[in-house]
Amino acid sequence: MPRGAAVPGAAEKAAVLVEALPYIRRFWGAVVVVKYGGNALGAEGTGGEAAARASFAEDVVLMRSVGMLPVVVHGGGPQIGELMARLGKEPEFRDGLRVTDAETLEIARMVLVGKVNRDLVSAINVHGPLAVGLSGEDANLIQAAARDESLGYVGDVAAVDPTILQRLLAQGLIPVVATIGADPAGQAYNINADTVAGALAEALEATKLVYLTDVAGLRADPEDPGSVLAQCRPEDLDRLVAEGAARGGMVPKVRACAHAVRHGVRQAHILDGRVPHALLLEVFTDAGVGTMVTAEPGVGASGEETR
Ligand SMILES: Nc1ncnc2c1ncn2[C@@H]1O[C@H](COP(=O)(O)OP(=O)(O)O)[C@@H](O)[C@H]1O
Ligand SMILES: CC(=O)N[C@@H](CCC(=O)OP(=O)(O)O)C(=O)O
Repeated sequence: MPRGAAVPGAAEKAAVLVEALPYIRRFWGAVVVVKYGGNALGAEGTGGEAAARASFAEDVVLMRSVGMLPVVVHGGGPQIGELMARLGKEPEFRDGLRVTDAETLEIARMVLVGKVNRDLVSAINVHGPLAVGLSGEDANLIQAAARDESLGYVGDVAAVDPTILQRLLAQGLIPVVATIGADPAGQAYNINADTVAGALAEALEATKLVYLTDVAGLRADPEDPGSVLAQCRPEDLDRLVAEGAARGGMVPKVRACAHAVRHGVRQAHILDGRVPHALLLEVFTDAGVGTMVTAEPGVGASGEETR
């Protein structure tokens, strides 16, 4: 379009930018941990993995460009499952966690660190030299401990040393974290990505923790798509887990949101990452999208209106 020509929908476009202004001001310098789930990454309807990654990368780069400090934590459960199937291995889950023998650990590490992490880093770096990929093993970021003997090499987060992330953020970079951790002896562990995102958000004293998954938000009734909760408190999340209304892969997200909000993270969110630019819609619009968890609905930890 030539300069000076009328811009179609100019008033609406200007209104979107004006609506974003208070959020840009409020979140200047704020750490935002974004967990990108493997289901959102490769889901049907996103136009394929590459298109989903490109849209996600634009959102993260825009957030960084307006002064936020995004930290990306990614999953890759379905992608690990695909390689296991190609290698003739049958995945087994207990309480949403993948039973991980030595061979499965090797597969998970290859897929998460060697494939999913690299693909996300490349998608972000189309926009400039911004993203740095690392795993929890780098610079002792995530110290792991075996969760339960019966699960094999499934780890719990024993401790987080956020120094490497703080250094990268201070340099204006976007860390992209794969969720393999190591114990003090150097043994690697496969850790649920939802749990890691929560632990990193707490260690970094993040302002926001955002889960991008494959449902519109947390449902009061898991079978009813119309029951998505717009806002809730940590106590509501405890109840939903106890009643069995949050199940399977939703449980570690819900637990991590409740724990993070109780430990200093101002807002946690569960959104549909298959919706293009869901992240921007949450961060920069008054209505937001998906489910928001705060200590007190409607009010952030410092007393300001949250939306
Ligand atoms: N109460 C609930 N509200 C919404 N989704 C739920 C709920 N309970 C269980 N789920 C399931 O959790 C899934 C998301 O978790 P998961 O498959 O682990 O995704 P991700 O790859 O993003 O971590 C949803 O697709 C849905 O089937
Ligand atoms: C122990 C355990 O279950 N680890 C997960 C790690 C990846 C992950 O969490 O990926 P999503 O976020 O895509 O589910 C797994 O092996 O699938």
